[in-house]
Amino acid sequence: MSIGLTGGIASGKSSVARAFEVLGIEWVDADDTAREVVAPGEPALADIVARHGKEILDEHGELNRRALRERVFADETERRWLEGVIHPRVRKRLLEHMARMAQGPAPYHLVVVPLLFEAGLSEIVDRRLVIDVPESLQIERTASRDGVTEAQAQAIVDAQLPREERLARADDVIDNSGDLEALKRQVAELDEKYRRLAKE
Ligand SMILES: CC(C)(COP(=O)(O)OP(=O)(O)OC[C@H]1O[C@@H](n2cnc3c(N)ncnc32)[C@H](O)[C@@H]1O)[C@@H](O)C(=O)NCCC(=O)NCCS
Ligand SMILES: Nc1ncnc2c1ncn2[C@@H]1O[C@H](COP(=O)(O)OP(=O)(O)OP(=O)(O)O)[C@@H](O)[C@H]1O
Repeated sequence: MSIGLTGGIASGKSSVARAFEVLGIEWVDADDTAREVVAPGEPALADIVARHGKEILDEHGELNRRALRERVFADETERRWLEGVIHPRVRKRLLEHMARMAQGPAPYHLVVVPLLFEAGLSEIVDRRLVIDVPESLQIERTASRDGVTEAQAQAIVDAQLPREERLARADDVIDNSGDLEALKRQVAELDEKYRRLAKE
């Protein structure tokens, strides 16, 4: 059984995934997969250079992620173009990772996908688990962790599905407005539920 774990930026997806991992559950993260598909030598990176010029690379020939981030979150056309290049490749690799994890000993696995609904990936998983926090907390955690301005954090949040729409599509929800202990308790309850469901 595969669980799609999603939530807005800095909602706590990685923290939740790590809490499941302690319970023996494997996971892959679409942000990592999205990094792999733009590694030097990959066709997606060549597409990006063809559109944005060589100045989008750093001195090692790697993608300057900060520069691209500033462009795409200030220009919706560029963001959509980039998504068109990256999402199909991420989808293909995630399906490969999922097939591998399905062979493992655990009864279910997680696929962490920030844009599970936005990128049309929600049908590749069996259940959708949404990590929910108020928008103000997302902005606060993004700005303090990633060293971006509040305005940039807000632009990223605005490029994602609104909180209510994400919640409406959830099969399960974790409320991460409390502390890490509260998060772990909710993870333990869901782990029991998923183990039970996987047997049915
Ligand atoms: C714009 C890029 C280069 C910025 O890189 P950076 O290292 O600063 O951020 P990172 O990749 O770690 O993403 C951080 C978070 O930003 C948010 N985010 C990223 N891309 C998008 C997008 N297209 N729309 C909305 N939110 C996004 C997500 O919450 C993600 O978890 C990068 O995010 C990217 O290539 N985005 C397009 C691919 C994509 O949609 N990735 C999301 C997972 S499939
Ligand atoms: N319950 C919590 N209490 C306090 N801080 C938290 C809590 N959950 C997460 N954080 C912190 O908030 C930040 C975002 O958490 P995390 O990295 O898990 O989110 P994410 O959804 O994976 O982020 P991204 O969208 O960038 O992938 C981190 O600095 C993390 O340590």
